[in-house]
Amino acid sequence: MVKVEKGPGFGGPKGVPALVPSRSGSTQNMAANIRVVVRVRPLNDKEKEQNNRIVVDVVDDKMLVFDPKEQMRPFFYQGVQQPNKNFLKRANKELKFVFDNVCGQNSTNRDVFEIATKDMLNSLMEGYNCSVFVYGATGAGKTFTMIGNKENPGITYLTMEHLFYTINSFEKDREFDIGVSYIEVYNENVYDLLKPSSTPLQLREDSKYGVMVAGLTLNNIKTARELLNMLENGNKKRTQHPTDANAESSRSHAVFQVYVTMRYKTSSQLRLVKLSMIDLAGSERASATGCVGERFKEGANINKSLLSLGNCINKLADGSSYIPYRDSKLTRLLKDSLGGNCKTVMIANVSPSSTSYEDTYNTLKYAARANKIQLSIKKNIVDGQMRLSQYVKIVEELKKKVKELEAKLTLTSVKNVKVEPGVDKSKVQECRSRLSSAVSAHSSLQSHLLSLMSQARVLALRRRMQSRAARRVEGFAHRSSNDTMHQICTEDIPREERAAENFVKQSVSLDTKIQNAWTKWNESQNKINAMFEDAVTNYPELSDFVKYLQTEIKLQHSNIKSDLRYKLLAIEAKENNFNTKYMSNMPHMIKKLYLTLKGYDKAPPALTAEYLDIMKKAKSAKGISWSGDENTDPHFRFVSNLDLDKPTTILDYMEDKDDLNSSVDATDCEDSTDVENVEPKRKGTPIKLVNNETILINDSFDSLDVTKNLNSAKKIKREVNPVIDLENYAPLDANDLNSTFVLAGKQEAWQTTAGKSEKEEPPAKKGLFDRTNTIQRSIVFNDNRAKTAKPVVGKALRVVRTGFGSSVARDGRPLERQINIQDASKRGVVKERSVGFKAVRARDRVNSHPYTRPNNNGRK
Ligand SMILES: Nc1ncnc2c1ncn2[C@@H]1O[C@H](COP(=O)(O)OP(=O)(O)OP(=O)(O)O)[C@@H](O)[C@H]1O
Repeated sequence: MVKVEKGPGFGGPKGVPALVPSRSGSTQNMAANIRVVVRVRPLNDKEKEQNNRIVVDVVDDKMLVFDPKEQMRPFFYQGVQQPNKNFLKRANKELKFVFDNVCGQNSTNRDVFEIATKDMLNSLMEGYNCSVFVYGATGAGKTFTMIGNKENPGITYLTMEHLFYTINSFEKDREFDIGVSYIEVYNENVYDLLKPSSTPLQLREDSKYGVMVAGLTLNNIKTARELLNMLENGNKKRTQHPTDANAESSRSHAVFQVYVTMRYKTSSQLRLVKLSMIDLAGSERASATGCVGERFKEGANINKSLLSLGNCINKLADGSSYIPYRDSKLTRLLKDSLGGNCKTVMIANVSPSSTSYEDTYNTLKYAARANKIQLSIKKNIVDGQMRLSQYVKIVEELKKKVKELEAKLTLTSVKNVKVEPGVDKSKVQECRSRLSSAVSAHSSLQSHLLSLMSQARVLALRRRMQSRAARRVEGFAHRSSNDTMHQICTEDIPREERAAENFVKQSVSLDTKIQNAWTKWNESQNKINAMFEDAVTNYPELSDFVKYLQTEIKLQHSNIKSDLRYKLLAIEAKENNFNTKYMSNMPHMIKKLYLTLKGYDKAPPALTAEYLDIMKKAKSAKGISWSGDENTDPHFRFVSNLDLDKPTTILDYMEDKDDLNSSVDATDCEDSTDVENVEPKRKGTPIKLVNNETILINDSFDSLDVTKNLNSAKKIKREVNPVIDLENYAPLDANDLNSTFVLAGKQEAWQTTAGKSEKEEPPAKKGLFDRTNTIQRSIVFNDNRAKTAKPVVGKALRVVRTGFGSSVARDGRPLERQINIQDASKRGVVKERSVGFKAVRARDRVNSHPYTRPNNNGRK
């Protein structure tokens, strides 16, 4: 804070110690104020000639005395020294001013730069806006301080030179872009000094960047030299006229601004900072400058703007809530620097000569007021393209790091194990290091296993999304004469089948890897558990360390689990976004269709009921669950859980009734009576058996009891014998009538082997085919003989209902639609029997359906 106080003088210039300008920055407690530096210029030739009194006494680098007491020549009367009293002389003010820095008459521009602006550049690099303005009476040395001359460059040049130097040192991790502008405010108009024009520019206020000058040219510069030339050219265009007080008096306020854009190479963080350097026109008394006419008008305008500046400074210093920035162009321009988000330095220039007594006094008072202004400043850091997901990622990573550090802390606390007296310390240490290396090996096994499991789960979720997408199209499918519709209805079928098969292939291959990794992990886990037990039994002092290692293993598990959840959530979120968009249009469309039908009186009561039902469901669907109940989405809970007890259960997860068995109404609109042509489930639906074998659904199936079927499958698998023994298979019950057995395994495809002896060759099969490495075959039963019929060979088996459509004919009788009938009366021999005509009719109808898949399962 500046203190203005009266006190005893210092006995004139002679008693003042030589001034050494301070190279330190501001004092710490003033950091938030406007920093004020006072510079006292040397006497000019005219002042020297006039032998004027010096009214500014610089005490040290922080204090000056204005109008100090003069040393009187001793006065003797009758040989006795009389008290110094000059009754004619005005009493000296003897005002002590303390500022952040005071630069005496011998200080150079470089000294001022070191004191006032050098440190500022550090703040600029940290993201703060900065500004410097020079204030003072005309001829006090403002332009000299700011611009200087070729021999003695001013602080603008020196600051820019240092800015380029600073930028060079930061260029390893940041990219910089520098633009400069140079304007003047003359007679309350703003002009561009770098691109002169007679039309004044307008000031605009931007909430982000503060006060801006509309239409201003920003010039890119690369070196301080370029700047010097630019300033020189700009200054030539600046309005200057000689006055009595200054032969080259600047009659305008000049504002030089540097816009620095810093982009961090490692992150997308962006910093936009502005450095403003303002050379104010001199405050003046008309009598001192001797101005009349145009010069007088200029002076009046200068004074008007400086008066507004003074008002703003006073209000800011008093902590007033309303600051009259809009009173003049100058205060509008300086709004940021005075009261905004900016680090500001004010350099007050004064002349030491008594001819400028009033001006100097006013300037010092001004400066003292400005020093009282408290600023609140913040860094200008802009979020450059940083997305929410990036933040989430960063937070997750940080959380992970914190956990790891916590674990490390635990480790350091258990590092120095206290050993009981009598226990061999080296043995304890040996056991400890054995445990450490075993756990580290186990961790890498666990990490490998968990990463494979994660891959399988991500794959499963993606597949789930894929099949959902396919079913969205299925929902629209119908027989249509419109080519585009027909194409959309049919083109996706082989694609979806291929996707399903690819998924199974990838899952099976991943499952094999998981199984292998799990076996190794399990062995290692057992070994480690045993080691832990031994260690705790033999060396109880290691129990803390064992606990720590156990926690570390769990921590690794939970870290990988959290990574997986993050990935899965991202996939789900994408799908949800799509669904929201997709679903939002649906009600309008349904309404339009319903109302159209109703308009033509073609909406049957059943349709109205269905429409009502959909409306009710839409009304009650809240979509948000507040309970946090994990049961709300068991699928997601399953897929995001890396349960080491069930490492390979992805295909079971895909065996999801909601997803795969939901009824699909592909009722043909053009023939709505053809209700039998209900689209069955996809081929290639994977079924994972408990023994880790996989079968694909060979054909469509409906809703037979899955558990029972799998049980039969297991039973048959268990009893499968390399030497085919049909009698050993469990008999099929009545539910298996009209059903297809699907057998799958990695055996070579058998061909019909008619004419060969049954001992040499496996039994002949028809309907046998090889597809994506998995042999599938169908053996179909259609009459009571099925009860005794047995599948011949296979690694896995599942009972599924055969074929397309309903098993009930229009007349209500069961359809016989089988082609191959296995006769198990003879061991290992399969006979074929033709099927009834109804079956053929049914199949023909299905084949002509636009939604029918190609019949590639080998049946005729
Ligand atoms: N520190 C200094 N050392 C040497 N000469 C100086 C110093 N300060 C100012 N001068 C000289 O004093 C004269 C007036 O200075 P300057 O033009 O900078 O004043 P000003 O405050 O900008 O005036 P105005 O407001 O009228 O433009 C110039 O000739 C300048 O060279």
